[in-house]
Order: sequence, then C-alpha cells, then structure tokens
Amino acid sequence: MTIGYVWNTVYGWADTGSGSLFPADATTGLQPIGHHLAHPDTKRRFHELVAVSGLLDRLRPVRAVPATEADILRVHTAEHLARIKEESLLPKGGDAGDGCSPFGRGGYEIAALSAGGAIQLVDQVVSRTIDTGYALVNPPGHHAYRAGGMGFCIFNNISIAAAYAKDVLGLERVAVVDWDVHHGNGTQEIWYSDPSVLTVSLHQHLCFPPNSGYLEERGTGAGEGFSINIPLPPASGDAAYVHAMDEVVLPALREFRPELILVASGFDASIMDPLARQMVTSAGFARLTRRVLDVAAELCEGRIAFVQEGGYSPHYVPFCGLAVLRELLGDPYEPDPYSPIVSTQGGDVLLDHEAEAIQAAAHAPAM
Ligand SMILES: O=C(CCC1CCCC1)NO
Ligand SMILES: [Zn+2]
Repeated sequence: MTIGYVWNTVYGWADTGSGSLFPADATTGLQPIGHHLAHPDTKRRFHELVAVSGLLDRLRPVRAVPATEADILRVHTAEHLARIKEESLLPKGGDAGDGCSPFGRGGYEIAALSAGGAIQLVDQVVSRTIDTGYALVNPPGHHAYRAGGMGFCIFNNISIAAAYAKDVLGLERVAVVDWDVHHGNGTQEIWYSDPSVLTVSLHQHLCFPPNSGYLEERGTGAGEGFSINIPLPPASGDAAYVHAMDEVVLPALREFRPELILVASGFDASIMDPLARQMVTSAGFARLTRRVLDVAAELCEGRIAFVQEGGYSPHYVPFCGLAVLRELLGDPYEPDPYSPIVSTQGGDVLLDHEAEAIQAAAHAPAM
C-alpha cells in the first residue's frame, strides 16, 4: 500500500493573532494570550509526532501546490476570493468572515496552499498514484460557505477538492464524510442542491455553528436526501460514533455508491478537546478509519482521501492523528500515552439516548 501524506511548513505559520477566540480587547477583559484556540502548533505537533514515530518514513510525500483562483472559484464567489486576497495584503491581515477567524498578512497564500494540498492528494488517489492518504492541511475548511469564511475556515478545502474531482477528473459521485465535531455547514451549503455530492456530517448537536446541523436539513431540490446530518448528544464517545458510522454513514454510502470518498477529519470530537464535549479516543478514530477504508474498498476500489479539519488539544490531537495514519498503513492500533486516563471514562458504552439519536438519523427519509 502506498499512503500519501501532505504537510507544508507554512501550514504551521498561519497567524491566528493574540486572542484566544476573539481578538484581544482590553476594554472587554479579553486579555492577549500566546495561543489562539486554533493556533497551528496543534497541527504542527501532529506532524512532528508522525515524523518522530517513524511513520513519516513510510508515507509517500505529496507536495502541496497552491489552489488556483479557478480551483477556488468552482466553490466560492469572486467577492469572497477578492476580499481574502485584499485583506491578506494588509499589514495585520484580516478575518475569514466572522470576527473570530483571523489570518495574518499572507494568509491568502497559506489558505490557497491548504486547499491545494487537498486537491493534490485527491488527484493522486483518483489516478491511483497512491492508494489513499492524509492531507494535514491548515487552515481548515468545512465551515467556509460559497460567499464567506467562518469558524477558522477561509476556503472550503474539501469542497474545492471535490469540485476538482468532478470537473477536472470527471467523477460523477463524490461523498464527503465529516467527523469533525462541529457541523460541516459550509460543505453542506455548497452542495445542498446537488445530488452528485453526498455530504454526511456527524457532529455534537448545536455545538457550532449555532442553530445548524439539524436532522431535518436533508438537501433541497435535486439534492433532497443527499445531505445527511447526524446530530449526536454531548458526551458521545467511541461507542456512539462507531454505532452512527455503522447504522447511518455506511448504509448511506452503499446507497449512494460514490466513486470517491473524502473524509473531513477533525479531531475535536476527542475527549480532550476544548471546543466540544464529546469523548472520542484515539482508538475510536482508528475504528472509524477502519470502517471508511473498508467501505471504500467495497464501493470505489479504495478511492478515499482524508483532509484535516479541526482539533484543538495540542496534547491529544497528535495521537488521534497518529492512530488514523497507523490504520491507513495497516498497522495495529497502539494505545496512546493518555489511554489509561481517557479509556476509563465511559465513552466506550452506547447509552440509550445516544442510540435513540442515531436511530432517528437512520430513519430520516432516504435520498
Ligand atoms: O473546529 C471548528 C471551529 C469551531 C469554533 C469556531 C468558533 C467557536 C467554535 N470547526 O470545525
Ligand atoms: Zn471542528
């Protein structure tokens, strides 16, 4: 198996400013802090663990190339692209669009390279140059909608890659499975009326964005039934996520019959993440990964690619990512150093209310 891997040093240079979420503001008590919650150090640490663990030597480097304006415009409006480029020229940069997604001067180039990393990985998976792979890109993308960015996302990397797969590589059906803990509202919006892209979002119900990701959001027009939301209760752990995968995601993929599966791989559903309240462990992410790898082999000759989204625990994200990469390499799961603490907190048992939430999603109208 040849497993591709995308990383570029500038992904670790994304300037997230001096705030923790909102910009520092002495008048409102928002003290400056060294690391914004989305500080790139978390993803740099993931990369460094991949390197120090020895896995990097077993991965095939895939070189990120900046997404072109044409690539970005397949998904985003000209106005959004123009604004990001304009603000990226300012001495202190700008914001993706919601006031808590800062980027520094040159942020456009990093965001274009993030989207371009996803494109390059998809290109090599579809052409079978590599069997599968992981794009450890930054900034993330799944909240970015056609006309704007939000939630730390400037451009919707995975949608830009999906559009490339359709329009340039000629694929007719692409599925996006989003296990980032927050609703993939941007990805959903972009493809909401389009039956050629199935979007499936597993997320903590109402965690972010506000009032988004309801079960009833199923697509519109020709796209009716091709947007699937699986809102999960807070504290859902490995058992709930694996059950949701088995009961909702895999059946939907089998019905849709994608030619390519893209996984929006956020690790903020982890038990140690500061921006959500789920309890997924590195073992849980390994189990989810095994399942999507197997269904890709079953449905589309293994054409599956993983694109980094969120994940904010600098302590734990590296080990969640390592567990996913070990699964891609066919290595057995290895408990991480936090396992004695995180694997005894109860997320490994499916609770009734979790099962009920998942059954509700499983019985939503078919596509
Ligand atoms: O990881 C993210 C970003 C979530 C934060 C954006 C503002 C508050 C929560 N989205 O997937
Ligand atoms: Zn997230």
